[in-house]
Amino acid sequence: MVSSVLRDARRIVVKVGSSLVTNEGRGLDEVAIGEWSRQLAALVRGEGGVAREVIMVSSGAIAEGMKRLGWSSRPSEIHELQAAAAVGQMGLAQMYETKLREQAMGSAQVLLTHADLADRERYLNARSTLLTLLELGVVPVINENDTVVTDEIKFGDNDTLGALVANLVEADVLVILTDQKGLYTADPRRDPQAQFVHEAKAGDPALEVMAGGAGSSIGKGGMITKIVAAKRAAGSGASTVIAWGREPDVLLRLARGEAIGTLLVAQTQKKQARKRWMVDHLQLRGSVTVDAGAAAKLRGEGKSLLPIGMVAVEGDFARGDVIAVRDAGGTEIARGLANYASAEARRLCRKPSSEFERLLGYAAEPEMVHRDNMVVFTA
Ligand SMILES: Nc1ncnc2c1ncn2[C@@H]1O[C@H](COP(=O)(O)OP(=O)(O)O)[C@@H](O)[C@H]1O
Ligand SMILES: N[C@@H](CCC(=O)OP(=O)(O)O)C(=O)O
Repeated sequence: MVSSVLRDARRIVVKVGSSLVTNEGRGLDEVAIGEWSRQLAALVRGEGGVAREVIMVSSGAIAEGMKRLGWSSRPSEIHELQAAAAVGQMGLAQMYETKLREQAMGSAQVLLTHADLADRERYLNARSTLLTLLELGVVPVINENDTVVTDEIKFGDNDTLGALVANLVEADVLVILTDQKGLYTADPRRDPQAQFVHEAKAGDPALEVMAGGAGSSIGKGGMITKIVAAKRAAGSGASTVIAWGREPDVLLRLARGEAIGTLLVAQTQKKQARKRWMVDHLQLRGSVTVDAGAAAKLRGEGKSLLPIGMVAVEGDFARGDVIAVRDAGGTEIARGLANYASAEARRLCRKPSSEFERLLGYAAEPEMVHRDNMVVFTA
Protein backbone atom coordinates (compact mmCIF):
# COMPACT_ATOMS: atom_id res chain seq x y z
CA MET A 1 0.00 0.00 0.00
CA VAL A 2 2.84 2.44 0.74
CA SER A 3 3.68 2.00 -2.87
CA SER A 4 0.66 3.54 -4.51
CA VAL A 5 0.14 6.33 -1.96
CA LEU A 6 3.52 7.90 -2.57
CA ARG A 7 3.98 6.88 -6.13
CA ASP A 8 0.75 8.63 -7.08
CA ALA A 9 1.31 11.72 -4.91
CA ARG A 10 1.70 14.95 -6.84
CA ARG A 11 1.95 17.39 -3.97
CA ILE A 12 4.13 16.35 -1.06
CA VAL A 13 4.97 18.08 2.21
CA VAL A 14 8.22 16.83 3.75
CA LYS A 15 8.95 17.62 7.42
CA VAL A 16 12.42 17.11 8.85
CA GLY A 17 12.82 17.17 12.59
CA SER A 18 15.34 18.86 14.83
CA SER A 19 16.92 15.59 15.86
CA LEU A 20 17.72 14.90 12.23
CA VAL A 21 18.58 18.25 10.71
CA THR A 22 21.02 19.05 13.47
CA ASN A 23 22.70 15.69 13.73
CA GLU A 24 22.08 15.38 17.45
CA GLY A 25 22.96 18.97 18.20
CA ARG A 26 26.21 19.55 16.33
CA GLY A 27 24.91 22.46 14.27
CA LEU A 28 23.24 21.86 10.93
CA ASP A 29 24.03 18.66 9.09
CA GLU A 30 25.16 20.03 5.75
CA VAL A 31 25.50 16.65 4.09
CA ALA A 32 21.97 15.61 5.09
CA ILE A 33 20.43 18.90 3.93
CA GLY A 34 22.36 18.51 0.67
CA GLU A 35 20.97 15.00 0.23
CA TRP A 36 17.34 16.04 0.83
CA SER A 37 17.80 19.02 -1.47
CA ARG A 38 19.09 16.76 -4.23
CA GLN A 39 16.11 14.48 -3.82
CA LEU A 40 13.60 17.34 -3.63
CA ALA A 41 15.03 18.80 -6.85
CA ALA A 42 14.77 15.41 -8.56
CA LEU A 43 11.14 15.10 -7.49
CA VAL A 44 10.28 18.58 -8.77
CA ARG A 45 11.97 17.83 -12.10
CA GLY A 46 9.98 14.66 -12.41
CA GLU A 47 12.94 12.35 -12.68
CA GLY A 48 11.54 8.86 -12.89
CA GLY A 49 8.23 9.82 -14.45
CA VAL A 50 6.04 12.52 -12.94
CA ALA A 51 6.83 16.01 -11.73
CA ARG A 52 5.88 16.66 -8.12
CA GLU A 53 5.33 19.78 -6.11
CA VAL A 54 7.25 19.70 -2.86
CA ILE A 55 7.28 21.80 0.29
CA MET A 56 9.93 21.39 2.96
CA VAL A 57 9.02 22.06 6.59
CA SER A 58 12.32 22.14 8.41
CA SER A 59 13.24 22.52 12.05
CA GLY A 60 16.74 23.29 13.20
CA ALA A 61 16.75 27.03 13.87
CA ILE A 62 17.24 26.74 17.62
CA ALA A 63 19.98 24.14 17.38
CA GLU A 64 21.85 26.19 14.77
CA GLY A 65 21.33 29.37 16.79
CA MET A 66 22.75 27.70 19.88
CA LYS A 67 25.84 26.74 17.93
CA ARG A 68 26.26 30.23 16.48
CA LEU A 69 25.87 31.79 19.92
CA GLY A 70 28.32 29.34 21.45
CA TRP A 71 25.73 27.84 23.82
CA SER A 72 26.42 24.23 24.72
CA SER A 73 23.12 23.52 26.46
CA ARG A 74 19.57 24.41 25.52
CA PRO A 75 18.44 27.44 27.53
CA SER A 76 15.31 27.11 29.60
CA GLU A 77 14.15 30.70 29.18
CA ILE A 78 11.68 31.00 26.32
CA HIS A 79 12.99 34.38 25.20
CA GLU A 80 16.47 32.91 24.88
CA LEU A 81 15.13 30.08 22.76
CA GLN A 82 13.38 32.65 20.61
CA ALA A 83 16.60 34.60 20.21
CA ALA A 84 18.47 31.41 19.30
CA ALA A 85 15.81 30.58 16.71
CA ALA A 86 16.14 34.03 15.16
CA VAL A 87 19.91 33.68 14.93
CA GLY A 88 19.77 30.11 13.67
CA GLN A 89 17.04 30.66 11.09
CA MET A 90 19.55 32.74 9.10
CA GLY A 91 21.82 29.73 8.82
CA LEU A 92 19.00 27.30 8.17
CA ALA A 93 17.57 29.32 5.29
CA GLN A 94 21.05 29.96 3.92
CA MET A 95 21.87 26.24 3.97
CA TYR A 96 18.73 25.25 2.07
CA GLU A 97 19.18 28.11 -0.37
CA THR A 98 22.77 27.02 -1.07
CA LYS A 99 21.98 23.32 -1.37
CA LEU A 100 18.92 23.83 -3.55
CA ARG A 101 20.77 26.32 -5.74
CA GLU A 102 23.48 23.72 -6.30
CA GLN A 103 20.67 21.67 -7.79
CA ALA A 104 19.59 24.68 -9.92
CA MET A 105 16.42 24.87 -7.83
CA GLY A 106 14.89 28.06 -6.47
CA SER A 107 13.89 28.23 -2.81
CA ALA A 108 11.79 30.52 -0.63
CA GLN A 109 11.70 31.07 3.09
CA VAL A 110 8.25 31.05 4.71
CA LEU A 111 7.79 31.54 8.45
CA LEU A 112 4.38 30.69 9.83
CA THR A 113 2.62 30.23 13.15
CA HIS A 114 -0.34 28.06 14.01
CA ALA A 115 -2.29 31.24 14.71
CA ASP A 116 -1.61 32.47 11.17
CA LEU A 117 -3.33 29.42 9.80
CA ALA A 118 -6.27 29.74 12.17
CA ASP A 119 -6.97 33.24 10.89
CA ARG A 120 -9.09 32.97 7.76
CA GLU A 121 -7.53 35.85 5.89
CA ARG A 122 -3.95 34.86 6.69
CA TYR A 123 -4.81 31.29 5.81
CA LEU A 124 -5.90 32.34 2.34
CA ASN A 125 -2.88 34.60 1.94
CA ALA A 126 -0.46 31.87 2.97
CA ARG A 127 -2.23 29.44 0.69
CA SER A 128 -2.04 31.64 -2.37
CA THR A 129 1.62 32.48 -1.73
CA LEU A 130 2.56 28.81 -1.36
CA LEU A 131 0.58 27.74 -4.41
CA THR A 132 2.21 30.50 -6.44
CA LEU A 133 5.66 29.37 -5.31
CA LEU A 134 4.81 25.80 -6.34
CA GLU A 135 3.60 27.01 -9.72
CA LEU A 136 6.92 28.82 -10.14
CA GLY A 137 8.75 25.56 -9.48
CA VAL A 138 10.31 26.96 -6.32
CA VAL A 139 10.72 24.87 -3.16
CA PRO A 140 9.21 26.65 -0.12
CA VAL A 141 11.20 25.99 3.05
CA ILE A 142 8.95 26.55 6.04
CA ASN A 143 9.63 26.90 9.73
CA GLU A 144 7.73 28.33 12.64
CA ASN A 145 8.00 32.04 13.24
CA ASP A 146 9.47 31.50 16.70
CA THR A 147 9.89 35.22 17.39
CA VAL A 148 6.16 35.73 17.87
CA VAL A 149 5.05 32.48 19.48
CA THR A 150 6.06 30.52 22.53
CA ASP A 151 3.89 27.39 22.64
CA GLU A 152 5.59 25.78 19.70
CA ILE A 153 9.02 26.33 21.20
CA LYS A 154 7.91 24.91 24.54
CA PHE A 155 6.62 21.79 22.87
CA GLY A 156 9.25 21.78 20.12
CA ASP A 157 6.69 20.64 17.66
CA ASN A 158 7.02 21.23 13.95
CA ASP A 159 5.04 18.06 13.23
CA THR A 160 1.81 19.97 13.76
CA LEU A 161 3.04 22.71 11.46
CA GLY A 162 3.78 20.07 8.80
CA ALA A 163 0.20 18.79 9.09
CA LEU A 164 -1.27 22.29 8.97
CA VAL A 165 0.73 23.02 5.83
CA ALA A 166 -0.47 19.73 4.32
CA ASN A 167 -4.06 20.86 5.08
CA LEU A 168 -3.36 24.34 3.73
CA VAL A 169 -2.10 23.24 0.31
CA GLU A 170 -4.16 20.03 0.21
CA ALA A 171 -1.10 17.86 -0.12
CA ASP A 172 -1.49 14.24 -1.12
CA VAL A 173 1.09 13.04 1.37
CA LEU A 174 2.91 14.32 4.43
CA VAL A 175 6.34 12.71 4.84
CA ILE A 176 7.74 13.08 8.35
CA LEU A 177 11.46 12.33 8.39
CA THR A 178 12.88 11.57 11.81
CA ASP A 179 15.65 9.65 13.57
CA GLN A 180 13.74 6.34 13.70
CA LYS A 181 12.76 4.05 10.84
CA GLY A 182 9.12 4.80 11.63
CA LEU A 183 6.61 4.02 14.35
CA TYR A 184 7.16 1.10 16.71
CA THR A 185 4.69 -0.39 19.15
CA ALA A 186 6.70 1.33 21.90
CA ASP A 187 9.66 3.73 22.03
CA PRO A 188 12.51 1.59 20.61
CA ARG A 189 15.04 3.54 22.70
CA ARG A 190 13.37 2.26 25.84
CA ASP A 191 11.81 -1.03 24.79
CA PRO A 192 13.99 -3.46 22.82
CA GLN A 193 10.93 -5.67 22.19
CA ALA A 194 9.17 -2.91 20.28
CA GLN A 195 7.77 -4.07 16.93
CA PHE A 196 7.82 -2.03 13.76
CA VAL A 197 4.45 -0.82 12.48
CA HIS A 198 4.35 -0.92 8.68
CA GLU A 199 0.89 0.44 8.13
CA ALA A 200 -2.07 1.68 10.14
CA LYS A 201 -5.08 3.92 9.84
CA ALA A 202 -4.32 7.58 10.50
CA GLY A 203 -6.33 8.60 13.55
CA ASP A 204 -6.48 5.11 15.06
CA PRO A 205 -6.46 5.77 18.85
CA ALA A 206 -4.30 2.66 19.40
CA LEU A 207 -1.38 4.53 17.82
CA GLU A 208 -1.40 7.21 20.50
CA VAL A 209 -0.82 4.57 23.13
CA MET A 210 2.29 3.30 21.31
CA ALA A 211 3.86 6.71 20.89
CA GLY A 212 6.02 8.19 23.57
CA GLY A 213 7.86 11.48 23.95
CA ALA A 214 11.11 12.50 22.32
CA GLY A 215 14.05 10.18 22.74
CA SER A 216 16.80 12.76 22.35
CA SER A 217 17.49 16.06 24.05
CA ILE A 218 17.30 17.87 20.71
CA GLY A 219 13.92 16.70 19.46
CA LYS A 220 11.06 17.64 21.74
CA GLY A 221 7.80 16.41 20.34
CA GLY A 222 8.53 12.70 20.07
CA MET A 223 6.29 10.24 18.25
CA ILE A 224 3.03 11.40 19.76
CA THR A 225 3.11 14.72 17.89
CA LYS A 226 3.71 12.78 14.65
CA ILE A 227 0.72 10.54 15.29
CA VAL A 228 -1.47 13.54 16.02
CA ALA A 229 -0.08 15.30 12.95
CA ALA A 230 -1.00 12.28 10.79
CA LYS A 231 -4.55 12.44 12.15
CA ARG A 232 -4.73 16.12 11.36
CA ALA A 233 -3.27 15.68 7.86
CA ALA A 234 -5.84 12.95 7.24
CA GLY A 235 -8.52 15.56 7.88
CA SER A 236 -7.79 17.01 4.45
CA GLY A 237 -7.24 13.60 2.89
CA ALA A 238 -3.42 13.41 3.15
CA SER A 239 -1.81 10.16 4.24
CA THR A 240 1.39 10.34 6.28
CA VAL A 241 4.63 8.41 6.03
CA ILE A 242 7.04 8.43 8.97
CA ALA A 243 10.52 7.38 7.87
CA TRP A 244 14.18 7.61 8.80
CA GLY A 245 15.69 10.72 7.25
CA ARG A 246 19.10 9.16 6.72
CA GLU A 247 17.80 6.21 4.76
CA PRO A 248 19.69 6.56 1.45
CA ASP A 249 17.50 8.17 -1.24
CA VAL A 250 14.53 7.97 1.12
CA LEU A 251 12.34 10.46 -0.76
CA LEU A 252 13.14 9.10 -4.20
CA ARG A 253 12.54 5.53 -3.12
CA LEU A 254 9.26 6.42 -1.48
CA ALA A 255 8.21 8.22 -4.66
CA ARG A 256 9.13 5.13 -6.67
CA GLY A 257 6.73 3.18 -4.51
CA GLU A 258 9.10 1.43 -2.17
CA ALA A 259 7.51 0.41 1.12
CA ILE A 260 9.79 2.09 3.63
CA GLY A 261 8.76 3.69 6.88
CA THR A 262 5.34 3.60 8.52
CA LEU A 263 2.35 4.51 6.41
CA LEU A 264 -0.61 6.07 8.19
CA VAL A 265 -3.42 5.99 5.69
CA ALA A 266 -6.02 8.75 5.50
CA GLN A 267 -9.50 7.33 5.56
CA THR A 268 -11.11 10.00 3.43
CA GLN A 269 -10.04 11.15 0.02
CA LYS A 270 -8.82 14.65 -0.57
CA LYS A 271 -11.85 15.91 -2.47
CA GLN A 272 -14.32 14.29 -0.10
CA ALA A 273 -12.51 15.72 2.92
CA ARG A 274 -12.62 19.25 1.59
CA LYS A 275 -16.18 18.91 0.50
CA ARG A 276 -17.23 17.62 3.86
CA TRP A 277 -15.46 20.48 5.61
CA MET A 278 -17.26 23.06 3.46
CA VAL A 279 -20.62 21.39 3.74
CA ASP A 280 -20.28 20.97 7.49
CA HIS A 281 -19.35 24.61 7.84
CA LEU A 282 -22.36 25.87 9.68
CA GLN A 283 -21.10 29.36 10.28
CA LEU A 284 -22.15 30.85 6.99
CA ARG A 285 -21.53 34.56 7.28
CA GLY A 286 -23.31 35.50 4.13
CA SER A 287 -24.09 34.70 0.57
CA VAL A 288 -24.00 36.04 -2.95
CA THR A 289 -26.75 35.76 -5.50
CA VAL A 290 -25.68 35.05 -9.04
CA ASP A 291 -27.32 35.36 -12.45
CA ALA A 292 -28.39 32.42 -14.58
CA GLY A 293 -25.18 32.51 -16.66
CA ALA A 294 -22.92 32.25 -13.61
CA ALA A 295 -25.13 29.53 -12.08
CA ALA A 296 -24.81 27.49 -15.27
CA LYS A 297 -21.03 27.95 -15.35
CA LEU A 298 -20.72 26.77 -11.75
CA ARG A 299 -23.10 23.85 -12.12
CA GLY A 300 -22.27 22.68 -15.59
CA GLU A 301 -18.65 23.60 -16.17
CA GLY A 302 -17.19 23.60 -12.67
CA LYS A 303 -15.90 27.17 -13.17
CA SER A 304 -14.92 29.70 -10.52
CA LEU A 305 -17.41 32.40 -9.54
CA LEU A 306 -16.47 35.77 -11.04
CA PRO A 307 -17.93 39.01 -9.65
CA ILE A 308 -19.37 39.87 -13.07
CA GLY A 309 -21.98 37.15 -12.52
CA MET A 310 -23.01 38.40 -9.08
CA VAL A 311 -26.20 40.39 -8.68
CA ALA A 312 -26.37 40.83 -4.90
CA VAL A 313 -24.38 40.29 -1.73
CA GLU A 314 -26.06 39.36 1.54
CA GLY A 315 -24.64 39.49 5.06
CA ASP A 316 -21.42 40.74 6.54
CA PHE A 317 -18.42 38.54 5.85
CA ALA A 318 -14.64 38.79 5.69
CA ARG A 319 -12.16 37.49 3.13
CA GLY A 320 -11.75 33.78 3.82
CA ASP A 321 -15.22 33.24 5.29
CA VAL A 322 -17.33 30.42 3.94
CA ILE A 323 -20.25 31.86 1.99
CA ALA A 324 -23.16 30.39 0.09
CA VAL A 325 -23.71 31.01 -3.60
CA ARG A 326 -27.41 31.18 -4.48
CA ASP A 327 -29.29 31.36 -7.74
CA ALA A 328 -31.96 33.98 -8.39
CA GLY A 329 -34.59 31.72 -6.78
CA GLY A 330 -32.58 31.55 -3.54
CA THR A 331 -31.44 27.94 -3.95
CA GLU A 332 -27.94 27.30 -2.65
CA ILE A 333 -25.92 26.01 -5.57
CA ALA A 334 -22.45 26.16 -4.06
CA ARG A 335 -20.46 27.00 -0.99
CA GLY A 336 -16.93 28.28 -0.81
CA LEU A 337 -14.30 30.65 0.56
CA ALA A 338 -14.82 34.32 -0.27
CA ASN A 339 -11.83 36.09 -1.76
CA TYR A 340 -13.38 39.46 -0.94
CA ALA A 341 -15.09 40.83 2.14
CA SER A 342 -18.79 41.66 1.76
CA ALA A 343 -18.22 45.42 1.48
CA GLU A 344 -15.77 44.94 -1.38
CA ALA A 345 -17.90 42.26 -2.98
CA ARG A 346 -20.82 44.71 -3.15
CA ARG A 347 -18.65 47.09 -5.13
CA LEU A 348 -17.55 44.34 -7.49
CA CYS A 349 -21.03 43.03 -8.39
CA ARG A 350 -21.48 42.91 -12.18
CA LYS A 351 -17.97 44.28 -12.75
CA PRO A 352 -15.25 42.76 -14.94
CA SER A 353 -11.85 42.09 -13.35
CA SER A 354 -10.28 44.89 -15.42
CA GLU A 355 -12.14 47.37 -13.18
CA PHE A 356 -11.19 45.83 -9.81
CA GLU A 357 -8.06 47.88 -9.32
CA ARG A 358 -9.90 51.14 -9.92
CA LEU A 359 -12.78 50.13 -7.67
CA LEU A 360 -10.76 48.73 -4.78
CA GLY A 361 -7.47 50.59 -5.04
CA TYR A 362 -5.51 47.38 -5.47
CA ALA A 363 -5.38 44.45 -7.87
CA ALA A 364 -6.36 41.08 -6.45
CA GLU A 365 -7.88 37.78 -7.52
CA PRO A 366 -10.25 37.83 -10.49
CA GLU A 367 -12.52 35.30 -8.76
CA MET A 368 -14.99 35.92 -5.95
CA VAL A 369 -14.77 32.22 -5.07
CA HIS A 370 -12.09 30.09 -6.74
CA ARG A 371 -13.29 26.71 -7.92
CA ASP A 372 -10.59 25.01 -5.85
CA ASN A 373 -12.19 26.54 -2.76
CA MET A 374 -15.77 25.72 -3.72
CA VAL A 375 -18.17 22.82 -3.45
CA VAL A 376 -20.94 22.80 -6.03
CA PHE A 377 -24.14 21.00 -5.07
CA THR A 378 -25.81 18.87 -7.65
CA ALA A 379 -29.16 20.26 -8.73
N1 LIG B 1 6.47 4.31 19.44
C1 LIG B 1 7.56 4.96 19.04
N2 LIG B 1 8.17 4.63 17.86
C2 LIG B 1 9.27 5.29 17.44
N3 LIG B 1 9.86 6.30 18.13
C3 LIG B 1 9.31 6.68 19.31
C4 LIG B 1 8.14 6.03 19.81
N4 LIG B 1 7.81 6.62 20.98
C5 LIG B 1 8.71 7.59 21.21
N5 LIG B 1 9.64 7.65 20.22
C6 LIG B 1 10.76 8.57 20.20
O1 LIG B 1 10.47 9.68 19.34
C7 LIG B 1 11.72 10.15 18.84
C8 LIG B 1 11.47 11.03 17.62
O2 LIG B 1 10.89 12.25 18.04
P1 LIG B 1 11.71 13.63 18.11
O3 LIG B 1 12.97 13.41 18.87
O4 LIG B 1 10.79 14.69 18.56
O5 LIG B 1 12.09 13.80 16.58
P2 LIG B 1 12.01 15.00 15.55
O6 LIG B 1 13.02 15.99 16.00
O7 LIG B 1 12.37 14.28 14.29
O8 LIG B 1 10.61 15.53 15.57
C9 LIG B 1 12.51 8.91 18.55
O9 LIG B 1 13.88 9.10 18.56
C10 LIG B 1 12.03 7.95 19.65
O10 LIG B 1 12.95 7.83 20.71
N1 LIG C 1 11.00 25.84 15.19
C1 LIG C 1 12.01 25.38 16.10
C2 LIG C 1 11.67 24.14 16.90
C3 LIG C 1 10.76 23.12 16.26
C4 LIG C 1 11.11 21.67 16.61
O1 LIG C 1 12.13 21.36 17.24
O2 LIG C 1 10.25 20.72 16.16
P1 LIG C 1 10.53 19.13 15.96
O3 LIG C 1 11.50 18.98 14.85
O4 LIG C 1 9.17 18.61 15.55
O5 LIG C 1 11.02 18.53 17.24
C5 LIG C 1 13.38 25.24 15.39
O6 LIG C 1 13.48 25.39 14.17
O7 LIG C 1 14.36 25.02 16.08
